[in-house]
Amino acid sequence: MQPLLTARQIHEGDSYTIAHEPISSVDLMERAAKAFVKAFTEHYSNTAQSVIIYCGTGNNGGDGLAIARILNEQEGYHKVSVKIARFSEKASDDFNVNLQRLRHTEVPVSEFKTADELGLESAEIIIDALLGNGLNKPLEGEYQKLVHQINEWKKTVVAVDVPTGFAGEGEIDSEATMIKAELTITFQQPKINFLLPESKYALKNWLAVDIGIDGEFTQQLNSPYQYVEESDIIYMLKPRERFSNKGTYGHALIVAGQAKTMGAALLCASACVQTGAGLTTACIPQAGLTALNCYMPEIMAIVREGNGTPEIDWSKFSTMGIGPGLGKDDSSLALLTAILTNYTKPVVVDADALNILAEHRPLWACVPKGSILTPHMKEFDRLFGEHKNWWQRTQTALQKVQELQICIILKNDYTIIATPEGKLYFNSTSNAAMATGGMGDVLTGIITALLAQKYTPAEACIAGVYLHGMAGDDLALPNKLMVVLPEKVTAQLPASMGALMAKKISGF
Ligand SMILES: NC(=O)C1=CN([C@@H]2O[C@H](COP(=O)(O)OP(=O)(O)OC[C@H]3O[C@@H](n4cnc5c(N)ncnc54)[C@H](OP(=O)(O)O)[C@@H]3O)[C@@H](O)[C@H]2O)[C@@H](O)CC1
Ligand SMILES: Nc1ncnc2c1ncn2[C@@H]1O[C@H](COP(=O)(O)OP(=O)(O)O)[C@@H](O)[C@H]1O
Ligand SMILES: [K+]
Repeated sequence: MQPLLTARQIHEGDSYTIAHEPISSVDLMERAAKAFVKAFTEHYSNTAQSVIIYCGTGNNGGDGLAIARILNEQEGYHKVSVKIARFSEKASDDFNVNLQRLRHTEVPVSEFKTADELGLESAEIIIDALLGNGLNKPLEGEYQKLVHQINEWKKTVVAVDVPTGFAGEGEIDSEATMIKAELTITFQQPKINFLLPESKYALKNWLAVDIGIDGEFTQQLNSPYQYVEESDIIYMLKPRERFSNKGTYGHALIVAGQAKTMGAALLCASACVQTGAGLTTACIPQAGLTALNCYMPEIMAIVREGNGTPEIDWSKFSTMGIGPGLGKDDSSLALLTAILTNYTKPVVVDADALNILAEHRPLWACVPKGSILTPHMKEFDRLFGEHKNWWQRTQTALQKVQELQICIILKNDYTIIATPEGKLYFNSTSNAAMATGGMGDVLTGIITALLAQKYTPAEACIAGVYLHGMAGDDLALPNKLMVVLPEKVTAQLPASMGALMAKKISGF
């Protein structure tokens, strides 16, 4: 896991590395500038392009000065120039050192004291090194004017570390002024807010470059925010053992579907089968039985007749996934109530089962400890009340998982998993081609299958969300697909899991 740090913790990490590597702070800045330049030249390789670097007078500006020197002297970008925003008397020591160094190069450097002094910008690419991680209040005055001006030029902007004006954590004010960057090359780790939807106004794309901040130190800061990486899933994944049989991998019950929404049940149950549950039974309406048998003969059925609640032998099942296409009528409420009051092991609650929970608060107390709720944003707000922004949702999720001793999967681009130990895990797989109806049903099937195979609830969430996104990526990215269907993601799961297992066996 990569810890995601707040601005203050990032600063502590920098200071610790400087003291204990040891490395001088100006050399760390040099390392950061080189890492930026390496990524920049890979993306904007035309050295004949004119590049202007707008620098503040803190360390972000210092980075900008070092980047200008390295681009010019080492990478052959001869049309690089620098403009320094002297909006304050203050300048950091490393900024001053790098300004002296830059004066020994051919790079033209000019300074301005007010945004009004600027004429039209002729450079093709703007590098934003005005303010970085040191932002301590919303932009106003000259900085605000300057950032508006840069945005109005509609040039290609590449931000150093963070777009100026963008806060790395906390609530993002939709009215705040910030640089709109085509690419943000950020140091060491994505900032927490890069992973929330509101960041799309400032960041089109981002990538993180390693600058050698002490990993042991940042781990022991014990951040509640973590970024899930492939190696974490490889570590968690359990092999299919010799002499194992279907009983080894659990029996999952998928409670889903109505006559008109049988597709949700089929997608969910088939994903459960493909993720390796030893046995999968689907509790479906009579009307869906033929469809189920034709769609996937591996799935067994418990049939719901009329509005009655079927007999279920609770002891037979390792876990249950409840909700996709289930509907919210009285019979669905009765069935959910029967499950939650009779079954004591962790279950996965999704879709209509979440909507029923939202409308029947007394049922919450019956949800087995360790269960997993998988709401998308609207379902989340139905459960826990309206939220003005995603930062607020993350904080509510953290509070609710501890209060209810459950896990919450808040579905999104970077899906967020909250666990009862008070951690938030941001997933790093999945893509916009997966934004099609039924994709969440597949996720529920995957997570149910992992619970059946004795993954802990937290592991089932973290690995399930990762594998779901990975299967979508494995299909969409190499084949440049605009759209990926849930059924295809399901079919891809064994191969994607197998690829990770092969890496595990070969020691990565
Ligand atoms: N050795 C290291 O630590 C490394 C650091 N690195 C780099 O350093 C960057 C962080 O640098 P930093 O801490 O100097 O902060 P930075 O973003 O340049 O701005 C600070 C200045 O801005 C001011 N200010 C703040 N908000 C404001 C506002 N709204 N409107 C106006 N002014 C505002 C604030 O002034 P104050 O309010 O305190 O008077 C302060 O003087 C980081 O992003 C990375 O690029 C890398 O080189 C790796 C090694
Ligand atoms: N733009 C996107 N980028 C990445 N993943 C996405 C995107 N849109 C949707 N997804 C994923 O697809 C799934 C959609 O779930 P959900 O909204 O519950 O779908 P449904 O209810 O139609 O089954 C979630 O796992 C989500 O993370
Ligand atoms: K910046």
